[in-house]
Amino acid sequence: MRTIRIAPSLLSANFGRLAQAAKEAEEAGAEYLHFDVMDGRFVPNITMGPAALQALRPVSSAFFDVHLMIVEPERYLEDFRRAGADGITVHVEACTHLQRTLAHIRSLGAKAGVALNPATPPEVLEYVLEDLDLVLVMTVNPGFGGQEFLPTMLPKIEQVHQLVTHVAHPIAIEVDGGIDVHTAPQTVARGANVLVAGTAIYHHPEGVSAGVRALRRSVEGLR
Ligand SMILES: O=C(CO)[C@@H](O)[C@H](O)COP(=O)(O)O
Repeated sequence: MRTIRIAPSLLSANFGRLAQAAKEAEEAGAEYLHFDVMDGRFVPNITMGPAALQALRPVSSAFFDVHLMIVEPERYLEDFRRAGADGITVHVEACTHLQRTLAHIRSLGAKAGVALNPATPPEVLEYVLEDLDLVLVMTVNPGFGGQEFLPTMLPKIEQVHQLVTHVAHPIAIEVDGGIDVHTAPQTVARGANVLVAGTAIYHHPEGVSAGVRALRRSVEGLR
């Protein structure tokens, strides 16, 4: 039976009470906490840096899943690892030397991830599969929360699943963008096993806990 992990995206939380938002997600059973790091260059938005992780590390034992939407991500790997990152994901479109960057992440003792923008084909992963622990299939164009899920990404999730099943070590498939109780089951059916959700969790009308539970229930039969 596959394990499906939930990764609430703090981007949709109230930045004035991030610690509370992190605790609520963990208490609701979310295994991951997703940090969207944006630099105003790779994407048109600016969010948080290592200081946010450092502040939250003492209040959460969840897996800190850091999604770097920044140019030259290799310059900041140590900083994020030191601040408490358990996994660091870089965009293939932002890396000149992708294999070197992934090896660097692992050398720091963190899990190494690669994110693919919607227009990027999965074939770019072919020669770095041995260096990877996670593939993040963006199901919206990165930059903002609250966007609509792109159904054209469903066949890509399936393609990534086919690529990673032949690798000897486990590689997680994470999906991010417009993930809710309707879209999550479609992605899990194609092989996704880590669900990033901002709006569906932090803007759930009945609260964070209800948001996490609803998402988990939506994929239960599919494990
Ligand atoms: O990386 C990103 C956006 O670039 C995501 O993590 C979003 O923050 C997810 O938000 P929702 O689409 O779930 O509202």
